[in-house]
Amino acid sequence: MPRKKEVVSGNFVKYDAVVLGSGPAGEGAAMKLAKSGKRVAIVDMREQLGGNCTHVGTIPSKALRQTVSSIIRYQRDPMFQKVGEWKQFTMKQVLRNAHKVIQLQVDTHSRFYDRNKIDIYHGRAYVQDKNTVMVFSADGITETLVFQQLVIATGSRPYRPDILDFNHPRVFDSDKILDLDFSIKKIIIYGAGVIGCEYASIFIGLDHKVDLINTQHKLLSYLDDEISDALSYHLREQGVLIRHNEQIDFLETFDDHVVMHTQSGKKIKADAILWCNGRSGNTDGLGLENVGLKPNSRGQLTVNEQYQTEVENIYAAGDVIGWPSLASAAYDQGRNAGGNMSGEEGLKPVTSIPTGIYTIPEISSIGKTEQQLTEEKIPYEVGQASFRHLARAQITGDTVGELKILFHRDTLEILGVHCFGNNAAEIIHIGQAVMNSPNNTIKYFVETTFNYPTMAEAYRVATLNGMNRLF
Ligand SMILES: Cc1cc2nc3c(=O)[nH]c(=O)nc-3n(C[C@H](O)[C@H](O)[C@H](O)COP(=O)(O)OP(=O)(O)OC[C@H]3O[C@@H](n4cnc5c(N)ncnc54)[C@H](O)[C@@H]3O)c2cc1C
Ligand SMILES: NC(=O)c1ccc[n+]([C@@H]2O[C@H](COP(=O)([O-])OP(=O)(O)OC[C@H]3O[C@@H](n4cnc5c(N)ncnc54)[C@H](O)[C@@H]3O)[C@@H](O)[C@H]2O)c1
Repeated sequence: MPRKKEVVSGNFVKYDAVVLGSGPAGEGAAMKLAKSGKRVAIVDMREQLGGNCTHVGTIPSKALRQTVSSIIRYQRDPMFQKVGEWKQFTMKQVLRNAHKVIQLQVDTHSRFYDRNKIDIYHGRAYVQDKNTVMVFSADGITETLVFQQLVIATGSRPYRPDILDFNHPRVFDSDKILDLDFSIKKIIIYGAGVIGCEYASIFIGLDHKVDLINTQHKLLSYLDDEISDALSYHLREQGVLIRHNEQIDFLETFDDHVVMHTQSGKKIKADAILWCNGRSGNTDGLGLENVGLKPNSRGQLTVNEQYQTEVENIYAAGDVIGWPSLASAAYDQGRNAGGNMSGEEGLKPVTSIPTGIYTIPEISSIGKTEQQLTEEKIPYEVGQASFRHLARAQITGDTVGELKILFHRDTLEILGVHCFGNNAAEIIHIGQAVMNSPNNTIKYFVETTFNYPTMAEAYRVATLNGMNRLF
């Protein structure tokens, strides 16, 4: 519903704060600013709110992954196998569910703006000076917004190297793959970061052949070694061909296939290539030179601990500031920026962030890895619980997985929790809550009664396993 705007003179509208981008960072900032009594506007060049997170990033990829998981679950359950026949699903079919979820998310989030009386402008924002933004809408209308404070939360987009022609129908990035409308049997996924690994799980789950090309020596090397090894093992077991330490030399494109040549002299043929190697911050064309802000070579902005840029009244949050480039962190960064802009004191920047990787099996972790603790010479012990021994996992059939707790052998303080297997991203939060409490000790898991049967039982099993190692 359009709201009455305060037109100051001529054609411009005045706000306390303007937020550029309606992804999680922009939303977090806008809501916080509005709740603090400020008159706020949000600008997004998409026709719908929600940012890349809702339209091309987190939400569609997770909805896709959920559908693929359901297909796998259905396939492996002998009871259902008798009822229906296994049939191959195309990407287009599984995308239907994702589109439904996107719309539900857009509706939910649009209501938040409405309820908080935040004005919405759809169009490309251009920063004219440190108090003015122009908004160019798709239908040719230009609005001028005058503000006291600005939040840049314009997010990121897939990095597109010059050597690839992304206009070719068989060359995809993680945005374009959501429009795949023809059948493929084999795909090359180039880049084995989080996006590459998640899409490898999706395509192998849909019974495609997958070549996952990793430019590094192992998958997601920042993870605990055991978890990274488990991911490699399970992806390979499902049929993904992982090639480590490879770099693209060039790509040949044909009407019905592509051939990738690697710098090591290999030739890999597939029906399509999905490029998942890196993202760039959305700062080009934003007019930042008009206020003296210079993004780095990846289009990212530098901020201080208050999420303030070098220009006093301009803040930035989310993917546009780089690490960790997660929706989870982006929302909190935005909220934090909004709090600082409203004069709240004592806010701490967002630093303790769990990892949640929605591969099959799912991966999640918080705190330090075994490699880090060993390097830091911290005397830790390990407690492990394998999912296959848990009643709940046996009931659901999700027996692939493990929970590993790393704790200080003298103080029993939890130093890290690492998990792979179904619902790992939820399970981790139990460990995170205890780690963040003033009484951080693994004893919590043996002194507290949990529901049974649950996956939370893994914490008790892992703790007892670890305590038995102490002497
Ligand atoms: C495939 C994929 C899967 C992911 N999965 C996860 C996950 O499971 N968990 C997780 O935590 N994170 C995940 N992420 C990362 C997550 O999506 C991002 O961290 C998050 O979207 C960043 O939010 P943001 O608010 O910074 O910006 P974005 O969500 O990128 O939104 C920015 C908005 O700004 C708009 N904009 C840009 N320039 C302008 C301009 N000049 N004028 C007006 N509007 C503009 C854009 O159109 C966009 O709508 C995933 C990302 C991808 C690509
Ligand atoms: N489940 C999740 O949490 C989840 C899922 C998907 C994506 N994400 C987020 O999305 C981001 C992107 O993931 P990804 O897998 O594409 O890549 P990545 O960030 O892991 O990077 C892959 C490679 O590309 C390089 N690179 C990155 N940006 C570049 C640029 N602009 N130019 C040149 N090289 C560049 C990196 O150095 C790296 O070698 C990650 O930061 C991740 O946190 C998170």
